[in-house]
Amino acid sequence: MQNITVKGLKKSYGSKEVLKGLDFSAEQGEVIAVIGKNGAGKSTFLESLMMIRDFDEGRIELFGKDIRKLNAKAVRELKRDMSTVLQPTNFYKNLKVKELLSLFNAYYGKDADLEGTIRRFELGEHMKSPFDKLSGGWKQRVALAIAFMTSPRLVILDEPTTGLDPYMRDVLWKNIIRHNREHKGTILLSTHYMDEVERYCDKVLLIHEGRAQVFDKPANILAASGHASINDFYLAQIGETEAVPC
Ligand SMILES: Nc1ncnc2c1ncn2[C@@H]1O[C@H](COP(=O)(O)OP(=O)(O)OP(=O)(O)O)[C@@H](O)[C@H]1O
Repeated sequence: MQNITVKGLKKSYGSKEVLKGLDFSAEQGEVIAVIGKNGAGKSTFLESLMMIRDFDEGRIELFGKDIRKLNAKAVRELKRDMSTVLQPTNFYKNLKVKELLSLFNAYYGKDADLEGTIRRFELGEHMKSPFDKLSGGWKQRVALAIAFMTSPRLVILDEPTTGLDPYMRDVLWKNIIRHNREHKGTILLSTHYMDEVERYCDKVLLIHEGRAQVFDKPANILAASGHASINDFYLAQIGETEAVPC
């Protein structure tokens, strides 16, 4: 089943055309990375899917529903099936991790699985730590746990592992993959780490010049392009259309 279908998505900021007709689809159970250089439009694309950024032209269907044709109640219902990582800086700084999780647990009500979340994301050792005193990696781990607390059908993450050391990135990815395997959701995330794309993602979307320049499985991309790594492939793709300044 297709959880996301995007056709001809266009978005400009003033005279700057960022998305020029982007096509995309995502199946249930897939983990998909969105890559592209700084300013390519990754966040714009993800925010359009999250229904927090308006777009100019094209169509977005989530779980088979055209998001432009929904009334307010239907949008609310749809959003219950979706989740994203909140910016850790927005959290109540003085709360302990345990209190923060309980707060979201109460907010989500019967949809939430507090105990399961603590277990899956192995949060036990820091339950009594103030959120504000955690390292960046642990803050992100707690933020991800909250995003997955209700077992949403669609999770959208904007650079979830940026700034984290390789070990913490691996821990977070294992959590993401395990959760998705158990719940068969769709996870869509942007990243600048090409090793993550190759290692953990089912598919990769390369946004370049406002369009989906490539959308395929990492193994297929490597086989078709002959590159040794997704990083080499990415550099070749971006480099081919851009002159290097002298
Ligand atoms: N609200 C806005 N108003 C004007 N321009 C914007 C706005 N949001 C984004 N842009 C511009 O649109 C382009 C795409 O931005 P976007 O954040 O979607 O790219 P990105 O691929 O996520 O970049 P990065 O990898 O640097 O996070 C950029 O040139 C950015 O400056």
